[in-house]
Amino acid sequence: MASIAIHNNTTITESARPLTTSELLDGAVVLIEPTVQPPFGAIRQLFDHLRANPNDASALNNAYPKRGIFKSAALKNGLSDQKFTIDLSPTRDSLIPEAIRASLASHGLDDVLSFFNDTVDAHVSTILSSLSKIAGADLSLGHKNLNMNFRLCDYNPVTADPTSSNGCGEHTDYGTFSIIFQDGTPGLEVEAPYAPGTWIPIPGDATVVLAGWCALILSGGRVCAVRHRVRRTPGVRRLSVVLFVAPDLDVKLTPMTEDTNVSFSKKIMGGEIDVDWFKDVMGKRWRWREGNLELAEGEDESIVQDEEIKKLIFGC
Ligand SMILES: O=C(O)CCC(=O)C(=O)O
Ligand SMILES: [Fe+2]
Repeated sequence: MASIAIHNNTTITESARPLTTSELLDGAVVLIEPTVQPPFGAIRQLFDHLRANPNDASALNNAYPKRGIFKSAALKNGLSDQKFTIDLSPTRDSLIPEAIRASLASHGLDDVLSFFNDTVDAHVSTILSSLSKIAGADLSLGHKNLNMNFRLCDYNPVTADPTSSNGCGEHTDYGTFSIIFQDGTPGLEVEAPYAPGTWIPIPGDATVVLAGWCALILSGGRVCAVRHRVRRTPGVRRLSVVLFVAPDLDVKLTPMTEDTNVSFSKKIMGGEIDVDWFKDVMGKRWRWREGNLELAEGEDESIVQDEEIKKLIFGC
């Protein structure tokens, strides 16, 4: 695996020449060579099967009625992210009744679940220890229960708005880090940390590690949380897989280091926010962007997720 260098102590000085892509992305994105390739054939088959067999999709969603597993809001909502997702986790996986698991096994589910298990074994602790070096603190201490989510994404051309280029709106993941695997189709873009508003396309065959808000906080700002989005090319299907790793739910979101690189809000410095609460707050905006949640009356749709979170974390 390439060495990880997610840090934000680079200062890009003004220069006459335009910055190169690697300078713009310095410290934001790490490419890895995955030991196991995602089973994209099985993933495509699973999405196609669930779309063609609504009874199987309902049975799967009933295993986790709180939020569902197969999300297809984009079929009806042209303003939300134009994608379908299958959201799994060790907890959700354990809730799927044996009969449903058996009926979906040969439609791709088995291959998908074994890919996730292999990926966790191969990469999670290595990435955590690389991030710990940058953070100057042992992040594994807050990651004992492996709080993980596995997501399959289908940026399918057939949605409520087939012309939309919005595959996944700009956002920063909430957790410690995410590994994004892609099927070769471009679309993923990362915002240059030192040039806000500059979006850099990531090659479609790259596997990338991006850090999230929890890593930024726990590392006292030494690890940079990376904003990203997915642009859709109308008519082109894109599949991706994301493994999200977050701290344990009872971890207090406060810097683990004595000194910090950035100044945090009183709530963060006072250890008033735990991962469980933070995930809940972030998840709400997230599900709204993805079309899976209606906002209650009075909740302002215009506030973008990251702005709200920045206020909470940095206090301004
Ligand atoms: O599909 C991708 O490449 C990225 C998806 C993503 O960023 C997410 O689901 O949080
Ligand atoms: Fe993301």
